[in-house]
Amino acid sequence: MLKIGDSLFELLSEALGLKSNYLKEMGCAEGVNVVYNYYPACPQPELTLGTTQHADIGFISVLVQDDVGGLQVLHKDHWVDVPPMADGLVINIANLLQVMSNDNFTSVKHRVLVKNAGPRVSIIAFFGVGFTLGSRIYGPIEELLSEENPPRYKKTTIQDFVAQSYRQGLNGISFLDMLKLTKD
Ligand SMILES: O=C(O)CCC(=O)C(=O)O
Ligand SMILES: [Fe+2]
Repeated sequence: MLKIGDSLFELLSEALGLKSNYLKEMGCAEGVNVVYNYYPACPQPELTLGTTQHADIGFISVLVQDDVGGLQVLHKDHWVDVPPMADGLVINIANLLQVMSNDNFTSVKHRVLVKNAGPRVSIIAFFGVGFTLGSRIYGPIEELLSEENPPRYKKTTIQDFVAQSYRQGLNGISFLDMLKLTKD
């Protein structure tokens, strides 16, 4: 998983016009929190959700889902199915990378429906949540800023970012919005 992270952060650095090891040098690929989700089959799936809508907190999330399905992403105000793909990985941009990219990348809102079929299992590697970078300060990357592109967010530590984001819960005003310096 850490090797996949290395490659992804190289590609993401290049996509931002930065040298390929830029995000790795900022510690983005240094650690992962791996979470297993178990969704039992639901007799009345229309009455509930497996996971309510949210964007992930850290840099990126790498997700594997089994063939039951149910993951959806919000695209142009519509929920779009992310169909299970054998051996396929889903890569989600998370909120802190949106901050660092100064909105060049946008974190993806997603949710999980439950089904009659199941159980469903997913495995997610969260890069940037709950490891040793806690006190390091992150904000919009200096190289991406100019007079025409001023910083759109305040700086924060990962510790604060994660703690405040969890405090917010899955709904309500996100900590991302609280860090915003500019109004859209
Ligand atoms: O189970 C899934 O496919 C996604 C769960 C999720 O979004 C999360 O744990 O952050
Ligand atoms: Fe998520």
